[in-house]
Amino acid sequence: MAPKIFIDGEHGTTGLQIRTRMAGRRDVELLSIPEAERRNAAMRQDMLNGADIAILCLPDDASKEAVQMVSANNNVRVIDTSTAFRVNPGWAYGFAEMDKQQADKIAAARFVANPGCYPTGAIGLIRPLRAAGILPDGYPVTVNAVSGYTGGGKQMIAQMENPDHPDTITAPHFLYGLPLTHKHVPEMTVHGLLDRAPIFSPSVGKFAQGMIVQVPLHLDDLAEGTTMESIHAALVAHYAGQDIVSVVPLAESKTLPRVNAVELEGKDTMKLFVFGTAGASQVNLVALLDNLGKGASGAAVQNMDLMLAS
Ligand SMILES: NC(=O)C1=CN([C@@H]2O[C@H](COP(=O)(O)OP(=O)(O)OC[C@H]3O[C@@H](n4cnc5c(N)ncnc54)[C@H](OP(=O)(O)O)[C@@H]3O)[C@@H](O)[C@H]2O)C=CC1
Ligand SMILES: CC(=O)N[C@@H](CCC(=O)OP(=O)(O)O)C(=O)O
Repeated sequence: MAPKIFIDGEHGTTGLQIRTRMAGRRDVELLSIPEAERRNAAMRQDMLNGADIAILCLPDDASKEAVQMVSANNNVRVIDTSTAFRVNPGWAYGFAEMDKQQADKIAAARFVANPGCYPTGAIGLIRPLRAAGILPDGYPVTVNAVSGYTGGGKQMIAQMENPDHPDTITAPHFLYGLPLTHKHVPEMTVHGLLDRAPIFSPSVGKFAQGMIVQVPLHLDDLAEGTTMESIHAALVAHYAGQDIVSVVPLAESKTLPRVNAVELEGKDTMKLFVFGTAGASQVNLVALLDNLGKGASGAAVQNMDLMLAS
């Protein structure tokens, strides 16, 4: 019998994209709630408890409530796409490429916390350098990023696309998270293996899907002898042997006049770049992804497949 999958929040932005990715699959059976009943707690409870894997695509509070609904039922495994459990030690963090053991941890877990979109880029750049001893304790890391507006879910999509929305947003590009307390900072710190919280400055552009995450670094403040080439080599070594996160060759990055935020729209991969000038004292590390691909729905389906294979 095919394993049963229930996407709680299937009519929202992340849930819909997971459904699209699962369309046509015969190896799983999708349990579904009509859109009009999406907040019907009794129906959700039934569906959640009838699933082999429940994928939660809900706001944090609703995710916590859903986990409560299945907590006594060991037959149900959970992938949560919200921020609620990402630094909870009882949950496996769903970034399979972040180190060599992570895919196995996800495969064996009952509870998997899907990473945030910005943290996927930031951790993807930072963690290998911490693990290799290149980025020292105390380094003042900054993370600057731009996301497509679907990152803000149904509400922001309406604000960006509907000029008659009462809180319509007309800016083509805006900064937010200005108090520097964004909910992704704890996750970047813990899974980035940082001893000091990064300064995180997110922004949104007038495009639906896509994301650039930047981590600029001063080479003089890294481990002695670190160069642009040695940082690149550490990233290449870290991501060897898999095909989702790729490190763009230095020879190719050198020729690029710009990075296009929407280049990976609709894809579930992530590209990492090391920019700078050979022999100079600064580098800019850049991650390029789709906020709804490797940043959310694509990663959730990847994690589901790892769990189903175990
Ligand atoms: N969008 C993105 O790029 C990313 C999103 N995420 C996370 O994924 C989760 C879902 O986000 P997203 O898809 O963007 O959000 P959306 O607002 O687009 O969708 C959320 C869905 O959940 C439903 N919902 C809300 N509250 C409840 C409830 N109490 N019971 C049942 N259903 C409920 C909503 O219904 P209704 O229409 O009635 O509000 C809606 O269908 C969030 O935790 C978000 O932080 C993570 C990574 C990236
Ligand atoms: C553009 C935008 O608003 N983005 C969202 C993050 C999207 C995401 O990654 O969701 P999680 O918080 O569940 O990780 C934000 O900054 O809150």
